[in-house]
Amino acid sequence: MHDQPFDDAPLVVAGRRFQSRLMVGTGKYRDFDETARALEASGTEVVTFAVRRTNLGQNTDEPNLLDAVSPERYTLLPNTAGCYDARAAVRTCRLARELLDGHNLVKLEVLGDDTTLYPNVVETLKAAEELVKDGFDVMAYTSDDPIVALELERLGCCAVMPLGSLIGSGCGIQNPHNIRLIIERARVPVLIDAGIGTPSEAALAMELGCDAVLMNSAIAHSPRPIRMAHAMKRAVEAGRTAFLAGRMPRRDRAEASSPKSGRIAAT
Ligand SMILES: CC(=O)[C@@H](O)[C@H](O)COP(=O)(O)O
Repeated sequence: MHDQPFDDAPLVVAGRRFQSRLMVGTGKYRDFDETARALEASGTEVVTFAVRRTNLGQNTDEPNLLDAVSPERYTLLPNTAGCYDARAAVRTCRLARELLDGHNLVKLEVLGDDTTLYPNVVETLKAAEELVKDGFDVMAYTSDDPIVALELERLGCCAVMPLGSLIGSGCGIQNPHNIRLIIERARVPVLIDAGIGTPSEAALAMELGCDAVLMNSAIAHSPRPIRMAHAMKRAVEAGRTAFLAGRMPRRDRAEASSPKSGRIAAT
């Protein structure tokens, strides 16, 4: 019997089921029309945005993100970008819950400094604990440290999201070995979040066994974001299918591709 190449279980995060394994951010597009078209081309079902930098209708003079990104169509993932300590992150998640009528799925991101935007893991752990206690489903952006990732899971986070490399750097996955260690141990979904620059890097994340990928800059900073969003969709699907298929073993020596025995070889 032939394999069904696209037969796959849905991604499940905090009881929510998704067919797409690509989550996309809304920052840095030319306008909301371009954002909407890129999201469409990416096939994403989960859209993240920085609560502190996005108008969700509070300001009637500015375009409202929700007009371009319908909550009926997409699962919204408000994030705490711009927060540098646990207090600010918790306050930002509560604000999002209020603005979005009780919506409780959030992406926690507590940053260490302005130059690296590296996660401050001490403050991230503090905020995660408080948010979980307060009833939030917390997807946590973190470093690629396997111990920290497991601690976030232990605190009740519904997904861990190690960086591939610095946010907005487009440098790909700097430490695939650590990502593998996290995947081997975690029981909640593992997503690469940040640093993906090309479709091949997104495919690699999936080939490593990540459950999904979250990205923004690689699409928004491409000269042709809609095309790039489409390429990312296909790369994530290809990487996932390759992971499910399983790679060939690596060998130290060559092995002829065509059989040495059999009808054709014998003539
Ligand atoms: C949109 C968002 O949540 C970013 O903070 C995220 O980490 C994506 O990073 P890239 O822009 O490097 O894809």
